[in-house]
Amino acid sequence: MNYSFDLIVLGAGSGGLAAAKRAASYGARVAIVEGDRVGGTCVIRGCVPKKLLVYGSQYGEYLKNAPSFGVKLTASKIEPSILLKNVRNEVDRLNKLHIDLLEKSNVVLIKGWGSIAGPNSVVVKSKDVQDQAIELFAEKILIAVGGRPSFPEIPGASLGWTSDDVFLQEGFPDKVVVVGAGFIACEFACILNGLGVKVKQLVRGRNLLKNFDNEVAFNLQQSMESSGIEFQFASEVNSIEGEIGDLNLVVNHDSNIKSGAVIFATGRKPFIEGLNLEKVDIRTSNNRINVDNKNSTNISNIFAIGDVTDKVNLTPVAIEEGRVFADNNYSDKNRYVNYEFIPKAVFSQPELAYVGKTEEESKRIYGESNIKIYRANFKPMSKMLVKSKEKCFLKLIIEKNSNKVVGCHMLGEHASEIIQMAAISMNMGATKLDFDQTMALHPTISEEFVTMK
Ligand SMILES: Cc1cc2nc3c(=O)[nH]c(=O)nc-3n(C[C@H](O)[C@H](O)[C@H](O)COP(=O)(O)OP(=O)(O)OC[C@H]3O[C@@H](n4cnc5c(N)ncnc54)[C@H](O)[C@@H]3O)c2cc1C
Ligand SMILES: NC(=O)c1ccc[n+]([C@@H]2O[C@H](COP(=O)([O-])OP(=O)(O)OC[C@H]3O[C@@H](n4cnc5c(N)ncnc54)[C@H](O)[C@@H]3O)[C@@H](O)[C@H]2O)c1
Repeated sequence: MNYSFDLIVLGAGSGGLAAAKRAASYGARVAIVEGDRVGGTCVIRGCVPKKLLVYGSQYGEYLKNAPSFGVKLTASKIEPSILLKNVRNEVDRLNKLHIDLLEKSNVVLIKGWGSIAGPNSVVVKSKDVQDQAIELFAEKILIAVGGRPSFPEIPGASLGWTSDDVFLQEGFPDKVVVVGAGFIACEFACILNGLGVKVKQLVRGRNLLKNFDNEVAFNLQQSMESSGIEFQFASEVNSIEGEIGDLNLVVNHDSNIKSGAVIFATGRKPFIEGLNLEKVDIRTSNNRINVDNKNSTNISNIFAIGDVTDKVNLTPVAIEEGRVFADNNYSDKNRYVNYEFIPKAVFSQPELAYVGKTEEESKRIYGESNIKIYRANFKPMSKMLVKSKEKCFLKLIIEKNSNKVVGCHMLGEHASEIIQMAAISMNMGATKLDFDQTMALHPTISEEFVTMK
């Protein structure tokens, strides 16, 4: 094998795969190094299996409500083990698909953990040849190694699961504590609740989803509570003892919670351990690799993209950073990533999604007297025939001088699909008048966005 390439990519996740295939499409000779499974966080233990679990966990609610719609059920039973197995089978299929796509794109896959050996070289502990290290050489190196879950250093922390572990289970205990208030905590609390697990969410602060619009996040909290999730705010776990199925959590040094399992959804950290960045003095801060607006590190031929740079840790952002890197370095294009109007969704039940600014940010940036806020709060039609306190909440934030929509928020079914469309219009500079002059589509939830007075 020839170990010389134009580009070595470290990490075959969302960003690395996109960059490698795009660079190879321009004729670059590309190697991609992966220590785990091709596909990375999103495909193997993130977005994809998570969303499949979300779909699966919604059936309990459908079954519960079915009689109100005239569906007579004689018996039904939720079997998480079957759902988990089917999800893992789908992940296996996608993993193989991504390996095939690399081959079709003429990208050489090297299996093993890579580390920097010099400005133009990477050493890989090969998985194919045991304990044998191979050295690869390239003009450019792209670091796309993603992140890993991080959890508090407390006695018994290893008894806790992270989101990675959830996908590997055969089933779940009757009671689970979810620690955290971010994306993963809210999504996994809803998934488990939907699968019939009694969920308690332990939150260190006083709100869910710190960087989201507070009012929208509070509406989500109320909907989650009404679906059976219990919240305990201002609470920190100090230690865990026992064994899975029978854990005892000491909380706030003065109380105990019994739980079958605990999931730490307490954030993620860039995964730079073992990369040997010191070898060429690649600059980092707070564990993240520092990059400029073209994703170059302080070493001019070494670049970094995706979660390892800890900018906006989302799959579409990592993919776009990868493609922009490849366009800039292997074609005559000169592009930048557009970080404005990145839509975000929490796949909770109901979904929460938004694009643009929160009310808190808008007040800070424009001043309270320079913004106008429109709201709609109602019970969705899909819940009219059933007993449910689930809410729909829509919110538009307008900057008065320009009349531009600067924030569009939604809590409710299909929020993520709707906000994706709102992101297009806001990226084009839509004003409140543009929204008002758009004909409504009835009866929908999103028609409220064009009829808000
Ligand atoms: C539970 C969960 C749910 C998520 N849901 C969503 C969602 O719904 N929507 C969304 O947009 N984002 C979601 N994300 C975030 C998204 O998965 C990440 O932002 C995205 O995967 C980052 O891509 P990346 O290329 O930077 O890194 P990754 O996808 O993490 O890929 C990095 C790869 O590098 C490999 N690697 C690491 N070190 C080395 C090394 N030294 N040598 C070789 N290989 C190495 C890793 O094994 C991994 O395969 C979710 C994340 C999690 C954890
Ligand atoms: N739907 C999506 O797009 C999606 C889904 C999952 C993850 N992600 C990405 O992955 C990233 C990581 O997700 P996440 O939910 O782990 O992180 P997060 O940063 O969204 O939330 C971490 C939470 O843990 C809390 N926390 C931190 N340390 C704690 C401690 N010691 N004790 C108690 N609570 C503690 C924080 O206050 C916060 O509420 C997200 O920021 C997001 O970029 C995206």
